[in-house]
Amino acid sequence: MPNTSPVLSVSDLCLTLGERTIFTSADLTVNAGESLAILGPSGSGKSSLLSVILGLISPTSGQVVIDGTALTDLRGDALANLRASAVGMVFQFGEILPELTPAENVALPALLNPRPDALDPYERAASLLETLGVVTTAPTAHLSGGERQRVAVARALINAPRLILADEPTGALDEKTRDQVASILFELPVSHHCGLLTVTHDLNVASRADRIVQIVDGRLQVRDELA
Ligand SMILES: Nc1ncnc2c1ncn2[C@@H]1O[C@H](COP(=O)(O)OP(=O)(O)OP(=O)(O)O)[C@@H](O)[C@H]1O
Repeated sequence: MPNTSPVLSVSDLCLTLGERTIFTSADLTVNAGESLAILGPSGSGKSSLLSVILGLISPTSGQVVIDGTALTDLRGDALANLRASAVGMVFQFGEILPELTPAENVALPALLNPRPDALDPYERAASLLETLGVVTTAPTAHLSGGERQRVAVARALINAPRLILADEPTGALDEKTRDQVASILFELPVSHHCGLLTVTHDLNVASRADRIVQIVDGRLQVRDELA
């Protein structure tokens, strides 16, 4: 019987930045094996919500629990360790380092967060890149947008996180490549038994998620259909 316990629980979260209330009383849960898409217009607070879930900004009130640990109670090294071991992040433009090879980019989080029980980071990186169909011999600077996003997905997976967060992961891609990268992303909850939370403007991408939540006037609302 698969473990479908929450890998992310957000409860009664409020965030005020300056004079502005970005969101209030926000609740959401992502279980292992499940995907959730967050939709919302520009400026509605999607990236701010991800920043709170990553522990990059502190909420005004409320709690974020990742894989059973209250991230909002942690500071310093304890926060960084939870983020490094339990969360993988995919950004809109990949944010991979052109000076490093694809395998070095993917191995980097494992080299920075070594686990004595794990395989060699470079072996794991090569295996992930092969699975995701990236030619590891090509210089990073020569990779296409879709290949860069595959490298970014492999890097997000290197520490076997319980939760993958993605901020507009297909926003910089053409339609065909978007669909390929979206397919890879939305297979992850099942293939890697993690939770996936993705922020997107794109209804095509959101429609692949198990559940869709929309930010409307600072509130999270479940969206049942994509009319
Ligand atoms: N430090 C800050 N002080 C005040 N307001 C801020 C601060 N940081 C962000 N904001 C505001 O918070 C709001 C939400 O920003 P956020 O980037 O989370 O939106 P978003 O939904 O991700 O937008 P987009 O889709 O355009 O990326 C914006 O109106 C932004 O101007």
